Amino acid sequence: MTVLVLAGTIGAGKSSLTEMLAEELETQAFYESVHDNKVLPLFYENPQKYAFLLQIYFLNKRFDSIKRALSDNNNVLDRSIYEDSLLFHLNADLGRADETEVEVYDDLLKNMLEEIDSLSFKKRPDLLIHVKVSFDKMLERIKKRGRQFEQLEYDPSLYDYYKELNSRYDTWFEAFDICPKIQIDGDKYDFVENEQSKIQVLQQIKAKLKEIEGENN
Ligand SMILES: Nc1ncnc2c1ncn2[C@@H]1O[C@H](COP(=O)(O)OP(=O)(O)OP(=O)(O)O)[C@@H](O)[C@H]1O
Ligand SMILES: Nc1nc(=O)c2ncn([C@H]3C[C@H](O)[C@@H](CO)O3)c2[nH]1
Repeated sequence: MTVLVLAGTIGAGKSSLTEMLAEELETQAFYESVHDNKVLPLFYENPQKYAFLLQIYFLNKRFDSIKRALSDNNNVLDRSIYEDSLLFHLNADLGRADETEVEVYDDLLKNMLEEIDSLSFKKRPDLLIHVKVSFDKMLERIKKRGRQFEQLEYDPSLYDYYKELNSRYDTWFEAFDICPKIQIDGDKYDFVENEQSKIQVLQQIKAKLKEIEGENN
């Protein structure tokens, strides 16, 4: 059983790489709830009002995916539950959640992570894959994908939000020690449109998985 989780800022390429990995490794892919997410557009419309609700929504959905993923054999998840705290605390620092909401959320997340530990013999993912992109690349990809509510034209204040989010990922990744990890350079490798880049990225990930397998035997 192999569980891979993707991590990275908005528009980094997590879903794209998830799809490629699932195909390559013949595993099931689990995607973050976006199209069927009723709260996400509300959050972008009014973050002050909906930050807490959105976070609870995502936490619940992720918990659901993890439960389904752990009952399956091999799988790839397009965003890790370990990033939830990063996203929520950024919003809390921006004054979009009060002290009590932060306390309740942190407690709930801790509880859920403990629950995941008791769900299956597989307690942690085998590998966390962080797709790292520069701030400029992040903006380019958000624009390219074109989800309306994420566009800077829709809300120019998103510029600062995106910038801060992207910079927090570096510290987050450095400190991450829950399972083995690898960083993929999403600026350098255009793995969506360039076949050679795609092959190189998949090779890096497969080599890391082999290395981990060697360490475990
Ligand atoms: N390495 C890449 N090279 C070229 N284009 C890319 C690359 N990665 C992603 N893209 C493009 O950037 C856009 C965002 O990618 P994707 O939806 O995979 O990001 P994501 O990390 O899943 O974002 P989110 O977390 O916001 O859902 C898409 O249009 C995708 O085709
Ligand atoms: N605030 C907040 N907390 C989360 O845990 C979270 N997870 C994802 N997202 C937003 C980013 C993309 O717009 C879109 C798709 O990733 O959803 C989040 N936003």
